[in-house]
Amino acid sequence: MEDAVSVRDLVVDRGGRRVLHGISCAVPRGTVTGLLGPSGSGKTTLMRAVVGVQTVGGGTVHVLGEPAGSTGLRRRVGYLTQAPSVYADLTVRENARYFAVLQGRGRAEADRAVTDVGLAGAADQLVGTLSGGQRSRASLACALVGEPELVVLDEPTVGQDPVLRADLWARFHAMAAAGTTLLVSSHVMDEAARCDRLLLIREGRLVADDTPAAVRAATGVDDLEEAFLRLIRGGESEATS
Ligand SMILES: Nc1ncnc2c1ncn2[C@@H]1O[C@H](COP(=O)(O)OP(=O)(O)OP(=O)(O)O)[C@@H](O)[C@H]1O
Repeated sequence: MEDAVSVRDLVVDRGGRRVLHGISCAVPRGTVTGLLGPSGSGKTTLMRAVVGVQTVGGGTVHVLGEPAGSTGLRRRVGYLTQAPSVYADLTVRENARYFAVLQGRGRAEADRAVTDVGLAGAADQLVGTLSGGQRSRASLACALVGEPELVVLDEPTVGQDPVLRADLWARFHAMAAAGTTLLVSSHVMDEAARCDRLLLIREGRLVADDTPAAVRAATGVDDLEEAFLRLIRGGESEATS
């Protein structure tokens, strides 16, 4: 089956500097694919290119069989940015219902999205009064409410406690099992182990595009954080030799 996302030779310049240097990768359908890498390595930029809001300097990005950013993809792709995108003067439920309407969905889907992110108990609370972690989950509910085929989540678990993080990852896998494709960025290496596939990016270049098991096998270490350090250091010594 065709991949949900197919990126070929993607080049992006931001602020007069090259931040993606010809990246090629794919996100298979129905998987949770993790996008990991150090701060500033280009994760958000790659996600922006996938959702079609990033000016690109070269290469191609195809999403669900169409060029990224096509009008036809508007309801088929959900995007959670790092900055919560919800209205502070509406309640959690009102926000979810508003975004549901934009996606052609109803109240039942809105309420389910709120429950799915663990906010049923705060559904009638104004978003402006929520904690940071709750606000980010309210934003996640709004990104998921339209049940998009591809979900792009920029650090969705930041600020969440371990129990909520585990719940959210279980939710992501349930969505993937039902056919949704998820591209999820994270700084937290223990989350890498929860992904079906991993894209490791460093300084705008792809260092690994594989399963966690293959990354472990290639590096000879079990701990993915250590494995990533080896891949990165291996890349550095190649670059200087
Ligand atoms: N609006 C912008 N203008 C100029 N440069 C930018 C802009 N946004 C990001 N950059 C630069 O592009 C590079 C990649 O940034 P990006 O946000 O994609 O990294 P990231 O891996 O998502 O980082 P983080 O994990 O800290 O969110 C960085 O060097 C950053 O400084």
